[in-house]
Amino acid sequence: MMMNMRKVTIIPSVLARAVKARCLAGTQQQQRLFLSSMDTDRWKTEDWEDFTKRGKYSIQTYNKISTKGLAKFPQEMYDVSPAEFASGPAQALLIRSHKLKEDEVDVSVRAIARCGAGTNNIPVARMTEFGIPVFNTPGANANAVKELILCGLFLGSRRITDGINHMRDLGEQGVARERVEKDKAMFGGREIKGKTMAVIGLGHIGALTARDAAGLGMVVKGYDPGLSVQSALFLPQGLELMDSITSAIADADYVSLNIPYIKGDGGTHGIIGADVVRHLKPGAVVLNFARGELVDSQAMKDHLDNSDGRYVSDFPDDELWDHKNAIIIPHLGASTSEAEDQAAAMAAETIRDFIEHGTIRNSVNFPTTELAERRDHAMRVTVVNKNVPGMVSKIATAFANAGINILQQINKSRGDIAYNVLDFDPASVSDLKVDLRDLQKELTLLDGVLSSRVLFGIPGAGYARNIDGKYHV
Ligand SMILES: NC(=O)C1=CN([C@@H]2O[C@H](COP(=O)(O)OP(=O)(O)OC[C@H]3O[C@@H](n4cnc5c(N)ncnc54)[C@H](O)[C@@H]3O)[C@@H](O)[C@H]2O)C=CC1
Ligand SMILES: O=C(O)C(=O)COP(=O)(O)O
Repeated sequence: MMMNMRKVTIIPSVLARAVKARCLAGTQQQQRLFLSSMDTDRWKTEDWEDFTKRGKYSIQTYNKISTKGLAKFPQEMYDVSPAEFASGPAQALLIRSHKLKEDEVDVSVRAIARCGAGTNNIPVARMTEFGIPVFNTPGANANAVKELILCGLFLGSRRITDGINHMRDLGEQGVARERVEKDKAMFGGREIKGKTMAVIGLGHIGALTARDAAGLGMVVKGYDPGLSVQSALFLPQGLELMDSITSAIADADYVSLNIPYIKGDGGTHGIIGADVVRHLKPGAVVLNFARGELVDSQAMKDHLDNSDGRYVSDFPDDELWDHKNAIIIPHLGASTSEAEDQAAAMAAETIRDFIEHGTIRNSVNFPTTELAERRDHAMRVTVVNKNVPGMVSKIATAFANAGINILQQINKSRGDIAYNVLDFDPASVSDLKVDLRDLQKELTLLDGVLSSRVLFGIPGAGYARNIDGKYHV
């Protein structure tokens, strides 16, 4: 496909608006504690030899995760196993579409990575309350999804699936050859070139889709109130950015939904409801390779009943699965070996960076944070706290009171959560005979702190949580 990238029509205010904030609301309740075998007994300065030894982290997987991706975890440092076969507590969970329940998140869990884009199968707001970062793999499976969207575009334009089914019937009756030319009149279609495509959500998948739609000779419109600069630069020439879903779809022959599913107030549940659907052109084809819950099934059924429109999706729908104008396939958007490898590899690298260095990137609930490399023998501590005033000074004071000099530190916040990474030189404390367990306890039980972690020595040691004022290690 030939692309011309000269100019994009962008409404400036659209670029300025931030991506919708994640809902962090909700009250903290007692989390079920399944296993609390992590111990900090060895985190004392006199146990230096012990806590500089390397142990193993446990990574547990849900769903089938690409072995190429899992190979990113070196065997000498990580035990990786499916959750159902795991023998002990996990430090990190790797999942795809498994609907993660709160009680599957042991008190030992420090991080959760979704090998994919959508995190609506993870109770993210609760994880934020527990101080657990949730990661995803932006863009890793975008090309795979875009290719399936293009497939949906073609399937929605020509009666291909009906034709295949018809040929099977004819074949079974032994009349395929005889009827094939005569019956083709039943399956006429239309061409894509020159038609209008509305792309709702211009992130990794939407931008790729918009670009290829333009390459197919389509007129492309888009809507995304949180359009990133990165995506904006990728959009095809002449793409017209609209200021609402309804204005984007009004003239569209095809609509591609590429937005996240977010429950609750201000979320996207049923965002394609009757009020939107009534603005669709009668023959409009809706491509939903984002999430089934975005579309109100009854409203879509009305559209399909009353027009020659089509609904093509890789999400199940109890109302639409057998509708003559619906093409519903299994959730296959990201099911290519390339996407599975890339997503798992990105998730593994993200988890390793977090576990081994405290670095946060690609998190959907924590701030992007990276402290410069830890000096030899420096100890690194991370602290997760509620984003309220005075926390940085409280944390610094705890170190100062112990006579410990901080070598470097960073503090970042996002929504209701703040994250600190601090390095200090343990040599500075050995003379003082400071029991670092006491320091960690003091840090962790500071009002507003949710958890703390020591990134040094025996993996798993030095992880502590403040659960409703009680200390859990
Ligand atoms: N069918 C499948 O197998 C797959 C489905 N997906 C779905 O596709 C969604 C999008 O994936 P990516 O493009 O990788 O994510 P992304 O985060 O790169 O892009 C999402 C875009 O949607 C925009 N957006 C959010 N709410 C919106 C709204 N109400 N109206 C218009 N735009 C809105 C955001 O500003 C962002 O630019 C995922 O959240 C997931 O639900 C993703 C991968 C595989
Ligand atoms: O990445 C996403 O959001 C997806 O929907 C892909 O899901 P999967 O990893 O194939 O279960």
